[in-house]
Amino acid sequence: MTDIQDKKLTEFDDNDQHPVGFGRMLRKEDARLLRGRGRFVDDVQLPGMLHLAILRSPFAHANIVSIDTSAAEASPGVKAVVTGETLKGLGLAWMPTLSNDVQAVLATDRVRFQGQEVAFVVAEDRYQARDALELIDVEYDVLEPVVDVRKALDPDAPVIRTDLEGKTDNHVFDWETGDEEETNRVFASADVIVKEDIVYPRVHPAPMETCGSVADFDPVEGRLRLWSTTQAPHAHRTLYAIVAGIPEHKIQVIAPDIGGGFGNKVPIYPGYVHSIVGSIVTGKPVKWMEDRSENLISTGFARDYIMRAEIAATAEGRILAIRTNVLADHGAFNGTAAPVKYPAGFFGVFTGSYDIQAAHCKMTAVYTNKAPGGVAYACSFRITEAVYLVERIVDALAYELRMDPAELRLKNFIQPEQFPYTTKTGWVYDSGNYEPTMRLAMEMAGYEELRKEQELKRARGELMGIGISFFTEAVGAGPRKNMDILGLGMADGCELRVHPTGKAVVRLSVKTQGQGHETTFAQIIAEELGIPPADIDVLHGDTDNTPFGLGTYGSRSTPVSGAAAALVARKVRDKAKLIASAMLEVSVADLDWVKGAFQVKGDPGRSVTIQEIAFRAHGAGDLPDGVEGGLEAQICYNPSNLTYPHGAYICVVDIDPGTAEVKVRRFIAVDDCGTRINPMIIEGQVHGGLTDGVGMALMEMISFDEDGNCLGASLMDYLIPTALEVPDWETGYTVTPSPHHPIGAKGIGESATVGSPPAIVNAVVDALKPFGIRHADMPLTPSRVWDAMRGQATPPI
Ligand code: PCD
Ligand SMILES: [Cu+]
Repeated sequence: MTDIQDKKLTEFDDNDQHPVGFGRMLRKEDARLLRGRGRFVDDVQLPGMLHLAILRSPFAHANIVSIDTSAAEASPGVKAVVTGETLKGLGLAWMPTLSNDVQAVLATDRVRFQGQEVAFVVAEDRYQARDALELIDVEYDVLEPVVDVRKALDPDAPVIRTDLEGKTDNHVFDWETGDEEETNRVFASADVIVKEDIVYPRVHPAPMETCGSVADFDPVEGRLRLWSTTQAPHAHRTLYAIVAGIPEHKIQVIAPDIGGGFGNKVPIYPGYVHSIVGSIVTGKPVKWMEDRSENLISTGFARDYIMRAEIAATAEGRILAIRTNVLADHGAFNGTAAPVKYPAGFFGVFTGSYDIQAAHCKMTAVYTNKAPGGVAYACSFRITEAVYLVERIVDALAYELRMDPAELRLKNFIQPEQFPYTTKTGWVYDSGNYEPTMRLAMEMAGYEELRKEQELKRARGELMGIGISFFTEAVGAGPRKNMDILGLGMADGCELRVHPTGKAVVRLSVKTQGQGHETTFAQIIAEELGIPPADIDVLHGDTDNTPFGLGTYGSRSTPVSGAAAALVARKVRDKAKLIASAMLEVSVADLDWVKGAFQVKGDPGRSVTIQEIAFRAHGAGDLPDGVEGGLEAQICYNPSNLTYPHGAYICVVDIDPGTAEVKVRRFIAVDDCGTRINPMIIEGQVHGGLTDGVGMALMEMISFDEDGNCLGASLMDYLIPTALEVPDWETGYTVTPSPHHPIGAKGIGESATVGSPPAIVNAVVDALKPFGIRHADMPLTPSRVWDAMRGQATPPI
């Protein structure tokens, strides 16, 4: 750690609630949110507003024979009933997805997953709209569905995407990375090879607020205002302009307060488009708000990877190579968002935190009769799957070698002097110092003691497990030269204005969903300009008032927009310096910046504050040559690389031998996200992600019956963790700044969701060691653990 970092660390540790810059500080947005003054999409009320409800397919796969809407149209309060045929006439039946596929806005010919949108009703209130849905008479001709992903490519499997010309199978894409020949060569010479089939089940982000929108189309001005639950307002606006043919400057997308996104609010859902069409057709504002079931069966699923992992090593535990084969279930439409050149997202980082000689991955993605899948649920585009794969297979290797899993990892880490480190699949890790992070986690856990305790307990027949995971993420997409979504470069704009009295407003292209941008971005500006965070307003989420940028997901806000904010503040500071030199009548070379003021070198008594400079910049009188007046700047930031946060997690579980129930007793999480802006917010992010991890590892799974019925359609069936299932989290940190980020910060928002499932599963498998078990698939529900204990195969999903 550098001196600067040490200095910052002491700042972080004090409990000052009002740091002028980085440090612990209560969230500015909570003054509003905790008093019930948040304004979410469902709070939007417009004069004459109508309500929209969607009729969804009860079948996973069926031809639509006919739709009779006459009774619904005659139902009280109904203003419009729209079907796929109506949309077809308008050229709006299909829309592009964020991964170069198309998706039905309303089904025309056929339904392809249970819950797919078939028709919508617009009525005076929500009840009338819902009642009218029951009166729509749809005749279906039910087809055999493709539910089992392993059978999707069978020659006799029904073809799902008959809408795509010339499509004769259910293949979405093949993708490959690494060097196959070299990897095979290394495998052939290895002492030990361990192979494991690993499933990352389909899960749902399940944010507290479901998706919805309010569309208000003004036919006179040709202007559309759309309030919607979107994590990427600017990108959505561009897509609406392309789909609906409304000029982009006449579309205003407003993402108001959002009750959690977790990747669920990145895709464009048919419902958003329905509300737009509904408003155009009726000439009135139209609100659409999903219920919980609709959210759970039709929006943004994640994971669903069936992975074969193989690892090669020497007898002494030196890891040589990793290879993997993946079958990816993308559902009926490839609706995930992924940078164009990365159809499998950033799965290429499956080599983890280890210095190895070769790696290779082959992946096949297929369509099935399920809702579109693959959203980056708290995961920078498939990082979660990659980390789970490597951390599970490394543990399986430790099992075979009878080595301690901590020791095995320590032996194979990429060393600090190897950074920037290019992996065997071509990723350039910007910085890292893994061993201290691992050692700190072990120290906090009391690792040696825990192992002793485990030995004693094992001798008594008790089931205690200790699980480790060590991860490296790739977040902050991304470099414009090789990353884009639908042709849009992944850069972010930022604008900063300092008003005459020294108060400021910063405008961001990213959009917070609860992670606290209104606070942390004010802190970044405060750190750079010395204006207190309370004096800085953070504007975001309204395309009319913010610069263009690709939005919030993949923990990219701090790496990309955070950098933009720091640099725009520095631009303002440079301008302020010119004005200060005129005010103090010295040359710029004679000025020193002390946070919040310029002072004359060697004469600290003579100085001007940023507030005084702001007033002067707007005031009467001459300005120095080349200074326009005002104090503002704007920037578009192109990241030169991603940032690579890392972390070491240790989980301790106890399993009840009588019921197979898993209890997470302790969880130690040491994260390294480089420079820390607000440690309190970081801890909150980590607590949230760890809770996610408990959910995925122990209880969450969206499964389907053989007819393709979704079995997780309510929170009674799809279990998510509560405070009762989680321990008191024990968090720690190390600081390895990103060398290319102006403040050295890396992302943190998804780290814990990514890193915790393998730690928990590794702990459960470790507890089951006496049964000779090397692997068991998530979610490790009591019945699965019970089966594992009795040597029965995990039931297939
Ligand atoms: N170094 C550092 C980093 C960071 N930070 C902080 O923390 C946070 C976070 O960040 P980031 O990492 O950058 O991230 P963002 O971008 O902002 O965000 C995003 C994320 O975020 C997380 N978290 C959260 N939280 C909440 N509350 N809510 C939500 O929803 C959420 N989501 C999740 C997700 S899933 Mo995706 O979408 O799937 O892709 S992605 C994601 C913010 O506030 C910031 O500023 C600090 O302080 N420092
Ligand atoms: Cu992902």
